[in-house]
Amino acid sequence: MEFSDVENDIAEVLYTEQEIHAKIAELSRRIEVDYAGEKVLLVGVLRGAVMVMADLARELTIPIEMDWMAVSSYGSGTQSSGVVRILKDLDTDLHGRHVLIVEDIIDSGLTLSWLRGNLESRGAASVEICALLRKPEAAKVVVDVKYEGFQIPNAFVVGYGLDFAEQYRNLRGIAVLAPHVYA
Ligand SMILES: O=P(O)(O)OC[C@H]1O[C@H](OP(=O)(O)OP(=O)(O)O)[C@H](O)[C@@H]1O
Ligand code: HPA
Ligand SMILES: [Mg+2]
Repeated sequence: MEFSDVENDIAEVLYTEQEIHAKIAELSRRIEVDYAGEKVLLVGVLRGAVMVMADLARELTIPIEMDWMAVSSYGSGTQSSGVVRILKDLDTDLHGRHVLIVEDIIDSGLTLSWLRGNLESRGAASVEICALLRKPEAAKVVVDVKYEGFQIPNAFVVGYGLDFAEQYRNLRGIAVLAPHVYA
């Protein structure tokens, strides 16, 4: 795919790389205060959260561990199927651990509400959520997010880890996908 094709596929840039990094720095300062004296386990949700995880982990100045889960509820479409599947489980025992789930986006909320319940049932000392984006108008279930980056309109977005049919994850900013791409 040529770069010019990517530009045509984008309706509007919502956040630039600089704006994203400033927000991640802001969230990191809060996380450092809240987890002072603890070793937090960051649980990244593959694949969308890869960029947020990489930047958040490097921005934090407290000791952290990282682990990853792969779950999927979207397949190749733009609507959540509502059925969450574990594609890859954690390697870490969660007993007594302070877990911070790191996500790119909360859309319907179905993925995270399921995931939080799943991780809590493994005996974690605490489970909190850090999500860069949230679409309040798209919520099908309420998810309590302690560290939230930006609230965005109910439009399909790509970039900074977010894909449409596995494309656009490597865009540095976050953009609204032009409807002609998926219509
Ligand atoms: O709030 P929800 O409606 O559940 O949607 C949010 C989830 O959907 C996307 O992941 P997806 O399942 O598409 O997999 P991916 O991370 O590999 O892109 C996104 O990365 C979140 O994990
Ligand atoms: O708006 C979105 N873009 C990409 N992936 C997503 N997964 C849930 N919502 C979205
Ligand atoms: Mg995801």
